[in-house]
Amino acid sequence: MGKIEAKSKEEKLRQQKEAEAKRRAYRDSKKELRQMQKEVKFDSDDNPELPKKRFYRQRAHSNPFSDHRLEYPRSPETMDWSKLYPHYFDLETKKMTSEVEIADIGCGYGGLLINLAPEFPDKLLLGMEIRVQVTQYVEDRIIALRNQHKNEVQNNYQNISVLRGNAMKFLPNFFHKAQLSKMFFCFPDPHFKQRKHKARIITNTLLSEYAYVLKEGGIIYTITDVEDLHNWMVKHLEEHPMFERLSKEWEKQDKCVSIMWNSTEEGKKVTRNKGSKWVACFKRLPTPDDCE
Ligand SMILES: C[S@@+](CC[C@H](N)C(=O)[O-])C[C@H]1O[C@@H](n2cnc3c(N)ncnc32)[C@H](O)[C@@H]1O
Repeated sequence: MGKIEAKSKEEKLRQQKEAEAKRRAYRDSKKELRQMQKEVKFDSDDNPELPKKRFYRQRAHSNPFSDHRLEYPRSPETMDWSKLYPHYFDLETKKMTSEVEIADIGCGYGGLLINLAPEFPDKLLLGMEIRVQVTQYVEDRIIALRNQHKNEVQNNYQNISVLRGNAMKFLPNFFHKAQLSKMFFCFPDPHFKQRKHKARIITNTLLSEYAYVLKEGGIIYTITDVEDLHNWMVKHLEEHPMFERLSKEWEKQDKCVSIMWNSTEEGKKVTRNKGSKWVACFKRLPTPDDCE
């Protein structure tokens, strides 16, 4: 390697290190605030700005099979939801007044949650995301929104939260049978190569878990810009005995479909690039008597 080449490589490395140090310092400054504000029931007077996404960037893919040392409850009964939804914790009874009903699986930067929040003011919505820094960004975004809207009785973002988790491993640890009414799978990682298909978030085995946590009549929403992945998801859902596809007419009249189409960060990117989007929605069928 020539001297000039080595020097420019060194310089590039130095710049990369400097940028990472800057990002880390920004996230650390938010960390203290996050820990203080995440669990407060009564809002403070601070009015934090919305976090800046560029300080939370992380590799696009995370291996769902690796051991991420994730925290998860032994069972749904042992999960402490009061930290995520402090406004829904009754200090007298020491119980939650509501439970999560809507889940955004692989929520990314949280756009869908934030747009769904005012549409479902009496329901709790949860984003589950495997990447640490992306989860932290959503946490900081929600804290900022809660503070900015603290004087509003409704639409104050107290009904949305996020947790770091691997939806392919621990869903039944968080949700009891028939708890959810809606599950969203928006622009899931496509895992293009054949040998990686097993890492896709819709598989036969996982669908049985989703059917377990969904109520009868509950909905699975899927959207992607990868036609092959769309066909894969449709095929697996159609083959599964607990799901039935909803019609295009149904999709047209459902408000969540249009929110899902327009509000996720990945979906906005696809729109900007004039790409195509494929949607499929499925209803969770009643459990046959002999399986109860
Ligand atoms: C392509 S992004 C889409 C993000 C978001 N849904 C959107 O539409 O903007 C897929 C997201 O799913 C997350 N993810 C992948 N596998 C996951 C898993 N097993 N559990 C939770 N999140 C996962 C990734 O980290 C990533 O943020």
